[in-house]
Amino acid sequence: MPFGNLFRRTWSSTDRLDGKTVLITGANTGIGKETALDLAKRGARIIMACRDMEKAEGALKEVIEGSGSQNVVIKKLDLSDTKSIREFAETINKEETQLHILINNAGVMVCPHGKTADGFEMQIGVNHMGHFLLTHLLVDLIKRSTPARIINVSSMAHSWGTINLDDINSEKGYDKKKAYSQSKLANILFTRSLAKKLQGTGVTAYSLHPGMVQTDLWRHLSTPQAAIMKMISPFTKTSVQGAQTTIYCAVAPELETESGGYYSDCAPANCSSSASDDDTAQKLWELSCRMLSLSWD
Ligand SMILES: NC(=O)C1=CN([C@@H]2O[C@H](COP(=O)(O)OP(=O)(O)OC[C@H]3O[C@@H](n4cnc5c(N)ncnc54)[C@H](OP(=O)(O)O)[C@@H]3O)[C@@H](O)[C@H]2O)C=CC1
Ligand SMILES: CC1=C(/C=C/C(C)=C/C=C/C(C)=C/C=O)C(C)(C)CCC1
Repeated sequence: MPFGNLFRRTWSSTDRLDGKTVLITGANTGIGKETALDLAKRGARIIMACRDMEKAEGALKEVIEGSGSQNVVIKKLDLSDTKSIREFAETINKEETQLHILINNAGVMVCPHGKTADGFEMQIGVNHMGHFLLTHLLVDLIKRSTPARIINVSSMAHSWGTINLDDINSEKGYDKKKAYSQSKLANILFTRSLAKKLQGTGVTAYSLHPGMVQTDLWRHLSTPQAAIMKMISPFTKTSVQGAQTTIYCAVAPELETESGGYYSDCAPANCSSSASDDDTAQKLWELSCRMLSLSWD
């Protein structure tokens, strides 16, 4: 048994999601795929939003076979392109009558410098801006599906980051770790703002750290870093274990009256002081709206 199991909390519940529709970004692998499988077993309709349809087909097969549910679909979504996000959201708004749980899970970590189709630095662009736009485009459907939840998969890496409001795209110098941490801090600040703005609507919002999980997220590590990662692997989580806090935020009945919080190991957790800064949260919201040419109060 990996040593990690000794200090890790897992969550067991038999709560069902029959009649609920769940949308998960980055659902073809890792935490997203395990989340899809678990929630399909609970009876939910699952929309797996993936950028690579070939990988998505394989994951769809696994989720259908593993859950025994046929109520699972794949849809194309590339979060590094606002055109793709808008087309995807248009399809969802047209085809779905309700959306009860949105799980903003997709992410990219410490990649070489790159830009999205709209010129955003890749990590802030995919991890924050893409999900900000997606949530904006789906929020009316979510509001018509209450009680409903929005879940943003963040990371403990948020605590090593700051929001650089004057240079959110790291144009003055790209540090891949800082850019990742900034994007994960943005996930928590976005969640806090969402919770405030959605107060009284029946839509609640949560952010979380899944743990250190053995997934493709680590694909950009150097060879020596990957070797160290392998050495510490007994202390890390499997994808199934890494999905537990997301599943908890999606399902736990006791969270229905909570909103805006940050979770880890299936329990409320402390985030950094920067992640509790409502002034920065509001400024990030306004900057995101400006950069995406949105009006969203
Ligand atoms: N693993 C860990 O230790 C930790 C993970 N997290 C967070 O958990 C979340 C899930 O990560 P994890 O499962 O580990 O990583 P994976 O790399 O296994 O999964 C990430 C998913 O995001 C997708 N994705 C990446 N870029 C885009 C894009 N432009 N458009 C659409 N989808 C995209 C990937 O697609 P594709 O397969 O095509 O690349 C993949 O499906 C992330 O938000 C990550 O930051 C947080 C803390 C620790
Ligand atoms: C110190 C050190 C490592 C550990 C990094 C850690 C602990 C990263 C945690 C990142 C998280 C939590 C990211 C998810 O969002 C490596 C890269 C393995 C090898 C090089 C030296």
